[in-house]
Amino acid sequence: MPTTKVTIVYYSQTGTVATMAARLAQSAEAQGAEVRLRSVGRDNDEVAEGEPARPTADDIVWADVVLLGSPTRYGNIAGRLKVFLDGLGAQWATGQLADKVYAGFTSSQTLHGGQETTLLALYNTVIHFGGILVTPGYTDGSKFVDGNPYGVSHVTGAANDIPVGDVTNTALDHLVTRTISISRRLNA
Ligand SMILES: Cc1cc2nc3c(=O)[nH]c(=O)nc-3n(C[C@H](O)[C@H](O)[C@H](O)COP(=O)(O)O)c2cc1C
Repeated sequence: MPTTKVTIVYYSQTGTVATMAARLAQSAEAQGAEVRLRSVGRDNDEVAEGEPARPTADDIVWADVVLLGSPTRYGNIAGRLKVFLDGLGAQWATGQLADKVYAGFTSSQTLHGGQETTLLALYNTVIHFGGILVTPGYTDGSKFVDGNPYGVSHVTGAANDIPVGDVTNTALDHLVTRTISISRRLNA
């Protein structure tokens, strides 16, 4: 069976979504996938030391599985991730973004501050791509613990300082397992 190719693209300002993205990458590699981890950057175009490279259109075209992450921004995705997605018009128009597995992950300060709406907003774009949206649903007992069937999410709290812990990591690992498994079945 060919190696599953996983691209993870995220925006993160204070590091939470970056931590989640790194866990996804580690988990996917542990499952034998080839991984491209990409950051759209914070507020400037300089890649900081230790930060993953900026994404290109080829990173999405190349992938079997695309995992997209953004903190909640007023219940929506961050502008810089949207700008990257908006730059994929040529690949969209030629069908190169279709027929891949997509899923999303997010972080917010408050529990009801827009995690579901952020993921649904993200998925509007996936639908236009003709992507195959693979949400976690409640397909594993752990989903009744983290409680988000739309994707994976983490709450950082009023001081924005609650670290990503076991519950979120388990949910991230499950998302990787599920998306890779579905992709392998699609490509069998
Ligand atoms: C402009 C802006 C808008 C935000 N909007 C929301 C929001 O609607 N709901 C919420 O709970 N948190 C909101 N937050 C907080 C972030 O989503 C939260 O701190 C997130 O965990 C940060 O992720 P990061 O560490 O990856 O940057 C907002 C933060 C900023 C700067």
